[in-house]
Amino acid sequence: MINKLTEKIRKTHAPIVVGLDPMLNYIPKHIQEAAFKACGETLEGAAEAIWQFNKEIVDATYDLIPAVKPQIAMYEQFGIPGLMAFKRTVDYCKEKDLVVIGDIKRGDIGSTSAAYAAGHIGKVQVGSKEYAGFDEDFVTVNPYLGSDGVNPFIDVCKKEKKGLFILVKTSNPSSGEFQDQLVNGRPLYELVGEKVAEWGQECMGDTYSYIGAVVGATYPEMGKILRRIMPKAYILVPGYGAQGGQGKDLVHFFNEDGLGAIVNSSRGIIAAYKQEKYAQIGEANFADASRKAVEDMIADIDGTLQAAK
Ligand SMILES: O=C(O)c1cc(=O)[nH]c(=O)n1[C@@H]1O[C@H](COP(=O)(O)O)[C@@H](O)[C@H]1O
Repeated sequence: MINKLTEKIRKTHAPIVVGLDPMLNYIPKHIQEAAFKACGETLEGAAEAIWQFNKEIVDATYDLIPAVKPQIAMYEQFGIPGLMAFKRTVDYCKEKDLVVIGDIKRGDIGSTSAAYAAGHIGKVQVGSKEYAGFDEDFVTVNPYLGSDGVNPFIDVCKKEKKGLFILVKTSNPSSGEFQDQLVNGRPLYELVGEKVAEWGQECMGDTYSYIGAVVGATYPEMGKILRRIMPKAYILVPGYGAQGGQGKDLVHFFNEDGLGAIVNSSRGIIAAYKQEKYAQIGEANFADASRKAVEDMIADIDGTLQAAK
C-alpha cells in the first residue's frame, strides 16, 4: 500500500490528505434537513447526513488527491449508525481508488492490539471463514504501550501489505507535556522516532517503509530533526489550515526526492464554504468550495517545495 500511496502522490503532484471529519455543524442545512426528513432527528439521520456530505466532497475532490483520512471519533459519536457511515465512507473512497487512512489512534496490550489490527486492517476468523471488518489501507497507532502494543499491527501490515502512521510528535498545544520530556538528555519524541525507523526497516516498500509516523505541522523544527531520524518513513503531517500550519512550515518534512510527507487538512477542506475566502461559492455548493480549497492547498505546498529547490 505504501507503493500505491507513493505512486498516487507522484501522479497527482499532491502530497495531501483530505480529512473526512464530519461534525454535524459543518454539514450544510439542506443536507441535514433532507437526512432528517428521511430518517428523523435520530442517530440514523445524523449518519445519513454525514454520509451524503462525505460523498459529495469525495466526488468533488477524488481526482485531485491520493488519499483520505476519516477520523473515526466523528462517526463513533453517532453510535452504530455512525460506524456504518464510517464503513460506507471507507468503501466508497476505495471504489474511487483513494488510499484510505483510518484515523483510529489505537494501541493497547498485545492481545487487544491484535484485535484492533484484525478489525481495521486485517481479517477476523469466524469458524471456517475470514472477514475484513473495516478494511482501511493504513491506520494511525498510539505507541505509548511500547513494542508489544505496536507489533500486532506490524504483523498484520506484513501479511496484508497495509501500513501504519505511528504518533511521534502530535500537533496539539499540550503535546510537549509528555512527548518533549527529556530521557537521558533527549526528548521522548526523538526516541519514539528512532523506534519507528527501526520498526520500519523490516517493512520496506520500493523506496519507503510502510511504517510511517505522525508529526504535526505546528512543530516544523521538530519535523526537521525527525525527518533525519526516520529517512524512510512517510510522515503524516496534520495541523495544516485550521490548526495554523502553513505551506512554509512544511518544507523540512519532505525528503530531497520531494516525497516522504503527506499533509492532512480536515476542517480547512470539508468546511471551506464557511471561510470568508470561499464564502461567495455558497453553502449550496459546499463541495465546489472544498475542491477550490484542495487546489489552493496543493498550490501552497507545491510553491513551497519548488521555492526550496
Ligand atoms: O493522527 C492524526 O491524524 C492527528 C494527529 C495529530 O497530531 N494532530 C491531529 O490533528 N490529528 C488529526 O488530524 C485531523 C486534524 O483536523 P483539522 O485540524 O480540522 O485539519 C483530526 O482528525 C485530528 O484527529
